[in-house]
Amino acid sequence: MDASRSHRSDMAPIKVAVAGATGRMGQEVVKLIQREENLTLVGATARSKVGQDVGEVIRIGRVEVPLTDSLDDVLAQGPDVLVDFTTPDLVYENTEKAISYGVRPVVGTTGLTEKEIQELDSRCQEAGIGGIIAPNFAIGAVLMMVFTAKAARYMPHLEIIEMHHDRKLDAPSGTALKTAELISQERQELKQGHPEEKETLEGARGGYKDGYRVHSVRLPGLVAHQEVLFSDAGQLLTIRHDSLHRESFMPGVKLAIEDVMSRRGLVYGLEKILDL
Ligand SMILES: NC(=O)C1=CN([C@@H]2O[C@H](COP(=O)(O)OP(=O)(O)OC[C@H]3O[C@@H](n4cnc5c(N)ncnc54)[C@H](O)[C@@H]3O)[C@@H](O)[C@H]2O)C=CC1
Ligand SMILES: O=C(O)C1=N[C@H](C(=O)O)C[C@H](O)C1
Repeated sequence: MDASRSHRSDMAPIKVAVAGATGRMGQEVVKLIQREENLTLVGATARSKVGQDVGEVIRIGRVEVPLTDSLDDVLAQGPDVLVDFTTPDLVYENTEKAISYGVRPVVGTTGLTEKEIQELDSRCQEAGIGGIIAPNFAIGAVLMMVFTAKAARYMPHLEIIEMHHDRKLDAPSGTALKTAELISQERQELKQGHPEEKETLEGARGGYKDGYRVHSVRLPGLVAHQEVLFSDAGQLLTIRHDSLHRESFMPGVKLAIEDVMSRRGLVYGLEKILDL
């Protein structure tokens, strides 16, 4: 990463709001902001649940977070950055709204289409602010994707297997789609398997994108895992990453929050702000 882009410790803390603060990821982000001196939490949204009232203060770690489902109320408090870990059906609207308030989006929520990402980039450019959308903030996962794309140049036969907890709403994962996009930049579409192969059980060969297969596994107890299997005559290569805890995403989230402060326009993928 370009060191001149990083947020210096002698500057005022970056004011951060969190959308989805009560979720599995949102809670980790609140704890991150609490422990980092250069970050301060100025607001949080979450969906109220049965037995929980909007306006109620909830406790995440040592932090008391006022619960609101109004993103406008939070954005009106003037955060520098909005970190979004909500749901695929909310994320576009949230991000668009943040930009309209001049608040830099740091988006971890998956499910945005290429067209939506381009639109959000244009909006950030027009507003003169930075933003980042990263389907995976774990540095190890980013390395796994980048190494996969490099390996695909030399071993183009591959299949992607992503494995997640069974509360996940989208399949395939944003990470698998991003991996696929990086692979497409390095190799031509390649039909794999027998040209006349037929699925006798629908879905048995997984999803198909640009010449590779993506298989999604959902099991309780898993967090976030991906394996890319490569083969060539007489040899196999496996590139695998495992997030064992959601803390694994936090160094990347912190880096992104600092990075968007001095960027103009939106980047898609944490690899864009790492010096790889
Ligand atoms: N980029 C990355 O590194 C990672 C991305 N993710 C993605 O982040 C997203 C969130 O994942 P989790 O934290 O596991 O989900 P979760 O279900 O635990 O949390 C979702 C949060 O959104 C809030 N929410 C839901 N509907 C709402 C509404 N209508 N209004 C206001 N708030 C609402 C919930 O109250 C909750 O706080 C998913 O898209 C997931 O794929 C997850 C892990 C890492
Ligand atoms: O839902 C999750 O948990 C995760 N979602 C992201 C994705 O879809 O790739 C990132 C990570 O895999 C965890």
